[in-house]
Amino acid sequence: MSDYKVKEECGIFGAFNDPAAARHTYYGLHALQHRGQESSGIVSSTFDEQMQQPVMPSYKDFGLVLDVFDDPAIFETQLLGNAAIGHNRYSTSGASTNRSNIQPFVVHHRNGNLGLAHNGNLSNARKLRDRFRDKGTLFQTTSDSELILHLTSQSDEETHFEQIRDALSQIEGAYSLVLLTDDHLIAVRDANGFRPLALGRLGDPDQEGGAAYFVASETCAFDMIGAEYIRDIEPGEILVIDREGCANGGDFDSYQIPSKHGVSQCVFEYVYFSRPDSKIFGEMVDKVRRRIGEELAREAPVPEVSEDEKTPIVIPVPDSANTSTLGYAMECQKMGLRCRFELGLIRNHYVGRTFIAPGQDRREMKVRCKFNTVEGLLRDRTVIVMDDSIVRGTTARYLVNMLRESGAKSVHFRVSSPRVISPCFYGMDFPNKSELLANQFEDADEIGEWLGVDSLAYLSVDGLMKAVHGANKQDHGYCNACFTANYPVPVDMSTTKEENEWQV
Ligand SMILES: O=P(O)(O)OC[C@H]1O[C@H](OP(=O)(O)OP(=O)(O)O)[C@H](O)[C@@H]1O
Ligand SMILES: NC(=O)CC[C@H](N)C(=O)O
Ligand code: SF4
Ligand SMILES: [Mg+2]
Repeated sequence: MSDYKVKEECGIFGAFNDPAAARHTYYGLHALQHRGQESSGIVSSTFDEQMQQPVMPSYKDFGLVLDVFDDPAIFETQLLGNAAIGHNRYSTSGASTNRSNIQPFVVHHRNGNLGLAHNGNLSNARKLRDRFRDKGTLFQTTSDSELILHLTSQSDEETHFEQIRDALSQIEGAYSLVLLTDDHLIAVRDANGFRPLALGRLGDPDQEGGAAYFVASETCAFDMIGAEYIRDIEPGEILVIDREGCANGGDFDSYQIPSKHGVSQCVFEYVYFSRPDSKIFGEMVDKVRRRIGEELAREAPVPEVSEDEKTPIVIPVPDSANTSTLGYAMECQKMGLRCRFELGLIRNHYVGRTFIAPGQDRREMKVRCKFNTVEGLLRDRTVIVMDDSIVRGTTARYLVNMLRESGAKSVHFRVSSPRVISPCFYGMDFPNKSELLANQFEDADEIGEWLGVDSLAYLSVDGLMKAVHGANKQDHGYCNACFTANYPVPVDMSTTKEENEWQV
């Protein structure tokens, strides 16, 4: 059994009409670090006086944002200009170890320079790639995102913008994009709106030349640089940010990609991926996540214990379950049930991704390095431990064992999402169907037995959707295919992340 689990996706950021474009992009990427930790990069747009032409310098590497951009000179001598885009990657198409897949991509073609950063996954990538390969196209990467560049450069349309639009009309699946041309920052969300993308502003829109404008996967990136959130890029919207629009108080051209399958925003963003301090799909993640916890409390409350027993404690698996567990515990209390929210598991924030534990079982050691128990709290208690999701069960199984070793009287597991039964093909990196814990057992009782818990309860699909719609009043649809196997856009289940890697 490998230690492969669900990973986040990608974080994208764009800055325009901003003298500190690359530096702000760096800060924005830092705030979006949770969305991608394999590699990071920034491309800026500037005019090269010596060459007398616009250029797009880029800087990217494997690793975390703080490590990739560890030299301030990068911003003073290389990433110059008033516009920039950035990307944190978690791979879904093309190997994570293949350097050529690190985004943003930048190319030069007949209409100038073009930079691209993509969050999502194209569901017709294989078909498009086969078509290009048969025409003799030379691929520079093994990623799906590169196809958008080929579609643009080979388009029969005349203007750069029309070529991009033509390319967008041919791709399917999930894509939130920031595209940088020599004169524009273009923000795009696919018509289903799978991935979030928001527009922000810094400075006075009435000042000469207008304010600086930003685009980010999550609004926590705006907070980091003191920018204000204006609105979401709408599902299917192509927003063209240019100097004229900046000077006119943010009056930008906006176009619509025709919708074939309706709107299906990723519900897992609310369950796990996005930060609680972000607003996505028009609502604060904190609010939605609390509501999800409350719904679970109504479906599967804390067990009642006898009067003479110590108060049961409700503890989150930190940090991603903190918010939903708060909602759960408070709702249980409201229902008159005796329980208290506690921090019974403490997380070490300095666990490196490549932790080496010689002579120990690697997976167990990884969980032990990440979490420890607060023994005094747990001894002789009824413990309700809550996580946002169970994917392979690795985390849950080891944590249950640790809680028992710390003297918990009984351990009850609560999961603030339904059973994960099917992989994601829209920009999240999931294990195979057969590797998902829920597919290895008949029902929750059997899973509970394997985990070694006294009781186990997942939130129902209906409960999840009720909580999300209750907290976010906007009338948008959601994707929940990883819990239901109902895919809103047809997918090819046989595709694999590394199918295009070169054999050497
Ligand atoms: O059943 P599993 O395969 O163990 O996967 C489920 C776990 O994975 C995620 O956490 P993860 O450790 O990836 O990251 P986090 O620290 O951001 O919660 C999720 O929050 C669960 O805790
Ligand atoms: N997780 C993502 O959004 C990944 C983007 C793109 N499909 C890649 O693999 O690079
Ligand atoms: S399959 Fe799951 S993770 Fe993927 S877009 Fe749908 S809800 Fe989100
Ligand atoms: Mg977790």
